[in-house]
Amino acid sequence: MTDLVISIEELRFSWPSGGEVLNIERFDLNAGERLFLRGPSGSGKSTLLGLIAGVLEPSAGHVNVLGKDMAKLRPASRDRIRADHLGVIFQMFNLVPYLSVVGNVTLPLKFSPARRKAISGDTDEEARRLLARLGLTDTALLDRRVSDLSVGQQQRVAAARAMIGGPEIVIADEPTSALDADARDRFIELLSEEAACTGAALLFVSHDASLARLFDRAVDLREINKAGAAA
Ligand SMILES: Nc1ncnc2c1ncn2[C@@H]1O[C@H](COP(=O)(O)OP(=O)(O)OP(=O)(O)O)[C@@H](O)[C@H]1O
Repeated sequence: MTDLVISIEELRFSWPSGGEVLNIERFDLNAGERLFLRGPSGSGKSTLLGLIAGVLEPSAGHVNVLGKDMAKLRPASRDRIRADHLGVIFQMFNLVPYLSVVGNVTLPLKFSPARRKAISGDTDEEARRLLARLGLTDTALLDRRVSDLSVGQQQRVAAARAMIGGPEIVIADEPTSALDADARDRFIELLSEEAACTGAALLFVSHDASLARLFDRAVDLREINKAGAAA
């Protein structure tokens, strides 16, 4: 058994239309670790996350998630790993505008019986509990459509959606850029605390080096990426 939830070896990736974006000899994420991955705009952070999530395929090398080489799996198995074991907070949140706050948070459970089973009680209750832990305490907001919420509130909804059902890996793609510094730090602290509670590893990606102090470990993508196209 390995303690690594993500293990990348000799990874190379080029977009069909351009030069090489990623050339990474090694990158690991340990179980339960809270890791900050820093890189300027255009350096390949979102591309790397796409490879980890199995929505992109490497040009060469291996991306192992929970010991499985994503490129060697059939698409249906990749989808299953993503649904059961990865919670993602997207840069633009990707919330479903016509669903309520609670409806958005419980959505992953519809695609993952394993995550549904991990919740012993009522799923709406669990969504409300998570939202409160992540700082969305105003219960009047919970039955509103997400499109009526502020950016900071939407971010909490996206985080609760990523964490519901306790996936082993939570990935956040620079979700804080729209917030002021205090709100951003507070959000990361809450996210970190919740990850520590569930035992999830947290991979947080941003261009903002000042956030590194909030994590167990920090990696600069430019230091591990040998691709010439890196910014
Ligand atoms: N679908 C695509 N097709 C072709 N090239 C792409 C595509 N998506 C991204 N790229 C290129 O790959 C490189 C890395 O982009 P990526 O979005 O991974 O960077 P990033 O570090 O996440 O940037 P940002 O912080 O601005 O989100 C850039 O040069 C970008 O232009």
